[in-house]
Amino acid sequence: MSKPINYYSFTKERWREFYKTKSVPVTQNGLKRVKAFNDEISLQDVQDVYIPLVHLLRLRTDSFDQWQTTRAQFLQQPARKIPFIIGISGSVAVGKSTTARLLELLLSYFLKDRKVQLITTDGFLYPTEELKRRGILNRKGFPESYDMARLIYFLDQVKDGQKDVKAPVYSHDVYDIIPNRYDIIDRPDILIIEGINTLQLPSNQQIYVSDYTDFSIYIDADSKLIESWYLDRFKKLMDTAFMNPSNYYYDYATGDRNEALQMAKRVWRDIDLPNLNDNILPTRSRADMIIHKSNQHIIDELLLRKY
Ligand SMILES: Nc1ncnc2c1ncn2[C@@H]1O[C@H](COP(=O)(O)OP(=O)(O)OP(=O)(O)O)[C@@H](O)[C@H]1O
Ligand SMILES: CC(C)(CO)[C@@H](O)C(=O)NCCC(=O)O
Repeated sequence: MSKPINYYSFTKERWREFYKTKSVPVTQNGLKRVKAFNDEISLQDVQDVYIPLVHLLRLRTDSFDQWQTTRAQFLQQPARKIPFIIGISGSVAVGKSTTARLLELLLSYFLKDRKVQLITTDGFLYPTEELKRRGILNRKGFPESYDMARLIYFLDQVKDGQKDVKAPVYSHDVYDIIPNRYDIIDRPDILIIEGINTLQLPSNQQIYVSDYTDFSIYIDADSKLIESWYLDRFKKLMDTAFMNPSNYYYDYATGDRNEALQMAKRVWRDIDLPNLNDNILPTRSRADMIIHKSNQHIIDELLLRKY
């Protein structure tokens, strides 16, 4: 990757020296829960990369909490809990939700006294009907396809410490928002928010998602490799989730396989790749940390923002 300035760059070998543990304290069984569909997370990467990262995050949350207390004292206000928000960004199919679930598991495991919750920005996509009304059905995932004002209002309520904050839910099965279904975020200590737009600066907003995140991670990989992960996932889903008659892709799954694969390639070429190049990759240099992956999702480089 072309090196963004302003970052420390570490090989995995160097990074793992910062926090060494003798064994992986999470069982294979435990990991199964966090794997996205048919995923093969490298246990070695968990040990070498994610466990040190979780310990760095522990230090960050401690100093964040201290600062909240100090500020409340200065302002002569009662101390109150303010959730620490971790944003995870990157291309479609780069592994954001897998990383987010792994971090959720490891943070809950190592920071036992902290309540960790996870949300995806998919729920803040406009429903299909609204995308059609705006003439942007083929722009799903592009900045204009999200109700960013609603997402920011949601984050504001979470930061404000409100109880039972509702987040709308998107279903990949029906390829649309599910009406009247919500995820409930209830005063977590740590909220992980995962989505392609967590680092974006939409031109019509004055406040950005990143104003609410306290640590941001960009998952990076070569776009050719991400395309292969996108297609691999599509092939696996063709044999499983897409076989459900209510699935959006059911007709493809039961029809000509080659035609379905050609369609998936077109979606990547015409929607997800241009979105990566035009709207997602340009936000990479705003992340606090960049995790770079190579073949088989194995991490080969870590960049940590200096200032
Ligand atoms: N660390 C990993 N090790 C092995 N496979 C992985 C890893 N992370 C992701 N994958 C695989 O790559 C594919 C994409 O991952 P995932 O669904 O997490 O991506 P995503 O960025 O959340 O995608 P989307 O934006 O479409 O929701 C999946 O098939 C997943 O199993
Ligand atoms: C929901 C998003 C936008 C992001 O997760 C993505 O998975 C998506 O549906 N993109 C649209 C094109 C496609 O189906 O890949």
